[in-house]
Amino acid sequence: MIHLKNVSYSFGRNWALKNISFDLEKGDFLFITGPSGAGKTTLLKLLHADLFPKGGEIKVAGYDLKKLPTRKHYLLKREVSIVLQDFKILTKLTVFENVALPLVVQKKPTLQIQKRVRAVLRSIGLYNKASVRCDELSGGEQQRVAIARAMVVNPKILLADEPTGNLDKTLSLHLLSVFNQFNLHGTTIVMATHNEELVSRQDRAKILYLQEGNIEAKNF
Ligand SMILES: Nc1ncnc2c1ncn2[C@@H]1O[C@H](COP(=O)(O)OP(=O)(O)OP(=O)(O)O)[C@@H](O)[C@H]1O
Repeated sequence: MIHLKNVSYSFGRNWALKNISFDLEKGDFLFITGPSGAGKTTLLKLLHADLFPKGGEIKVAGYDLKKLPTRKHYLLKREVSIVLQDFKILTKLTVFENVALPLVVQKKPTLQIQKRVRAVLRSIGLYNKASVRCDELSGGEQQRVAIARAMVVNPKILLADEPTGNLDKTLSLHLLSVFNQFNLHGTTIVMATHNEELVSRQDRAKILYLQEGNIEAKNF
């Protein structure tokens, strides 16, 4: 599902990632941990073809990202959803409208959209906020809207950058259980986090520990 071999990335002279290699299978759950500036976000952006490696091999969801032309990136992005720290939701729209957006863009039938959006909102605990405008939500609720919008297309892979950053302990654990449900239905999850408690609670997760752009440790 994900294959990286000797992947490196630099911002100018600053090597954010150096010779990163690992493989993930369908249905894996990976935590990327490590201190601030270790390269976690950069790695997620490479997996979503938002950045391009300076060296190495990178294959995601069956696509060789070094060979995939920009005009075909939409094919990858249909299969791989990303939620970054600045979760860009449209604050003037309602929760329902935000989450429905990717399906509207894909021109799915209205009834199918309504069914799928309601199911995702229910699973993430936002069902009763469906008609609320997003600028009336808390930061944690807005973050969950972004995650619901990423999941509504039923992606093969979900990439999430510090998704519990704005959530209290109870909501963080709830979100982890939501991710687990998606994962048990086959979505491969790659989650960057500083939250050591979440990492330690997840027995079956793979863990990649980054430091200064290197893999310092991994358990797989
Ligand atoms: N747009 C950018 N321009 C220049 N350097 C950058 C840029 N984005 C990141 N970097 C640098 O790349 C390195 C890795 O950054 P990255 O954001 O991937 O780390 P991170 O592990 O996600 O950090 P955090 O936990 O704080 O989010 C850091 O040294 C950072 O300063």
